[in-house]
Amino acid sequence: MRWKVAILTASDKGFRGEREDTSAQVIRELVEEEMNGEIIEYRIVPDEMDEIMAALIEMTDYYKADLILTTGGTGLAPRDVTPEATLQVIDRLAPGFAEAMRYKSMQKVPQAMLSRAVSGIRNRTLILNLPGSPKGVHENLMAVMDQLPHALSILTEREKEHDL
Ligand SMILES: Nc1ncnc2c1ncn2[C@@H]1O[C@H](COP(=O)(O)OP(=O)(O)OP(=O)(O)O)[C@@H](O)[C@H]1O
Ligand SMILES: Nc1nc2c(c(=O)[nH]1)N[C@H]1C(S)=C(S)[C@@H](COP(=O)(O)O)O[C@H]1N2
Repeated sequence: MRWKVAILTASDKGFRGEREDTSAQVIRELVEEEMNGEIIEYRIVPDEMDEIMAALIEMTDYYKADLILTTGGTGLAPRDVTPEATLQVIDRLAPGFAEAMRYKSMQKVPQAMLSRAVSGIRNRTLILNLPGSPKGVHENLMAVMDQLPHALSILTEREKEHDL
């Protein structure tokens, strides 16, 4: 059994069809190639709290994703609310992922401090916010990639089945 991963893009432009969602494609490639994951659900929503929250809840409670990777809506723009929506649905914080992402990213680009990304757990699902740009997605996801299989094993208590 492979890790079940869901992708949630929060982007007004993407939702309106004004820009191709290449960030989600970057996530898909990294999940499949770097962590033996399977994309079980993909959704694109506008930068709206209630829509982001509803998608996160469905991906956790109905689709039972092991990992949800969000992209977009982590910056300082007034409509960027992905971290707030994530905080509303998680039961427990797992701040180390967001800390590692910002720490490693700031060594590449100083603007990484503008990301307000959070990371936490809802039930047995780990939720990680990634920034919106494809480059930001790649750098942030790779910053935590080597710890993800171990983290998901502990969270899901399915270590043996995966045996990566
Ligand atoms: N889903 C995405 N796919 C491809 N590129 C993206 C995506 N989201 C963001 N980007 C790129 O990252 C840049 C900064 O992202 P930001 O979230 O500020 O986008 P935006 O265009 O201002 O707003 P929004 O995507 O919410 O409509 C964008 O100009 C765009 O080039
Ligand atoms: N590694 C990395 N992190 C990054 C970036 C990047 O290019 N590389 N872009 C930053 C920028 S410019 C912003 S505004 C924030 C938030 O992005 P978002 O609003 O698209 O979510 O992520 C930051 N994190």
